[in-house]
Amino acid sequence: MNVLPEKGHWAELTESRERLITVEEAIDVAVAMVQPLTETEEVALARARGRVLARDLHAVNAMPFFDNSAMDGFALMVGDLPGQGPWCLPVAGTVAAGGLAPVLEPGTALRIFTGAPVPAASDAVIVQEACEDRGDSVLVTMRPASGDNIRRRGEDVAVGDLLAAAGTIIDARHIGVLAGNGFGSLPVMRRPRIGILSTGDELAGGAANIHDVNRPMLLALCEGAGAEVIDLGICPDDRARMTEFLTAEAGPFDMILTSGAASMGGRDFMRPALLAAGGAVEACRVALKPGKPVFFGRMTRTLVTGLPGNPFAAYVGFQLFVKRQISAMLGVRSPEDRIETAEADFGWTRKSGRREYVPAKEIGRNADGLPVLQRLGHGSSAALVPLASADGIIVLDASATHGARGDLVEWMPFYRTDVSWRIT
Ligand SMILES: Nc1nc2c(c(=O)[nH]1)N[C@H]1C(S)=C(S)[C@@H](COP(=O)(O)OP(=O)(O)OC[C@H]3O[C@@H](n4cnc5c(N)ncnc54)[C@H](O)[C@@H]3O)O[C@H]1N2
Ligand code: MOO
Repeated sequence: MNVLPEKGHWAELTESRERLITVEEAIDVAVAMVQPLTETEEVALARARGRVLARDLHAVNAMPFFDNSAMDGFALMVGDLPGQGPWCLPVAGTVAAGGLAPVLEPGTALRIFTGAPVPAASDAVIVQEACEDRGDSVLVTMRPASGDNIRRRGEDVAVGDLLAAAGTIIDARHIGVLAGNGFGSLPVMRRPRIGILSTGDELAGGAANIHDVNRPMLLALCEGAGAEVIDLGICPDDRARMTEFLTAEAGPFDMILTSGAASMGGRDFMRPALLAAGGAVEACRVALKPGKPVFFGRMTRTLVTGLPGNPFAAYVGFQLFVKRQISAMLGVRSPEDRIETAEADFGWTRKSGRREYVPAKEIGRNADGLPVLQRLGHGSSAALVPLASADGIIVLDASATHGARGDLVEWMPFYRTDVSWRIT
């Protein structure tokens, strides 16, 4: 972990010396700028998926709630089966799930169904396949062991046991456990409020128009990462309009996430507009491809994170920086990028200096069982189609200048929702 220099120093350093900061330095700055949220709210259990639990939740009920049968069969007392069997016991009644357990008289059995309460006196349930059901009586051919097929009250969870710790990202498993314990709602952290703004005259309607890619993509990415998203529309390439916008709109948001106008051109006004609006830029320009022009700023308590306009660059910037800023706001540990090893089915040469992210497809496995990867696209940060058809992303080290077919590369496979037990 880097020790951060004083506020504003990174921006000075990166602007004045034309130095690009490393991806790790950029992550450290981006995350260190975040003030974790403190407000909490209560949400219905059914709406809690993906939310961050605000405090430890302890069991208010023992689980199972009461001694119950794990099988359909007969509840009896093992002591009523002396010597060698078979034994014939009168069946004194039936107990089903949802019913109250009748008293079990010595020398008798009760027909019992799965989940039904086991009578206090019974110490075993014998599964019906191991008996001959004669209606008013049952012929037991095998002596069960004491405790067979009885799920005891509290054997899974005792009252007061921890069911889910503060900071847990609630998924379907927690919803199930908490529902089973009788919870109807949960205390969760408020979601970070993120306003998402695109920039560019080419998006706002005109002769040389393109469709806005980044805004819908970033809305989806931020929402998926646990934020409450607000669509702030499109701002034209006009420094005064951008300044006005930030001055007027930033207040209610935890973060304004912009894309475009982040670079060095005569119309890249996002950083100057932020400064003119009274904000600060704490770091910018990262040794990253795509995504170099990203910047990290703030207007008082609102973070202003500026992603590049090229859509693949905006995507990478989100995954590396914004996702971690959202986690930090929610007080959860930043997700680690899980890097694996794979074999390249392609050769490459490139300029050193920036870590590069390259979409790739798995086309098979090598003799060691490692994925063999085909590179997709031709390295354009404007193209999203390669990413959308990729199985993951190759990470090329900033210092790497060339590689040959058969070389091992670092690889971040996407989670495949079609084949895996994704936790949602
Ligand atoms: N002289 C320099 N030029 C550029 C540099 C540089 O360092 N010096 N950096 C290049 C890099 S790297 C990138 S990445 C781009 C990013 O530039 P900006 O963030 O300033 O973005 P724009 O110039 O506004 O747009 C770039 C590109 O992306 C398209 N775009 C923008 N917003 C959207 C959107 N919402 N949906 C779809 N496409 C969008 C825009 O039309 C441009 O084609 O700068 C290089 N230049
Ligand atoms: O860094 Mo830019 O994002 O390559 O195109």
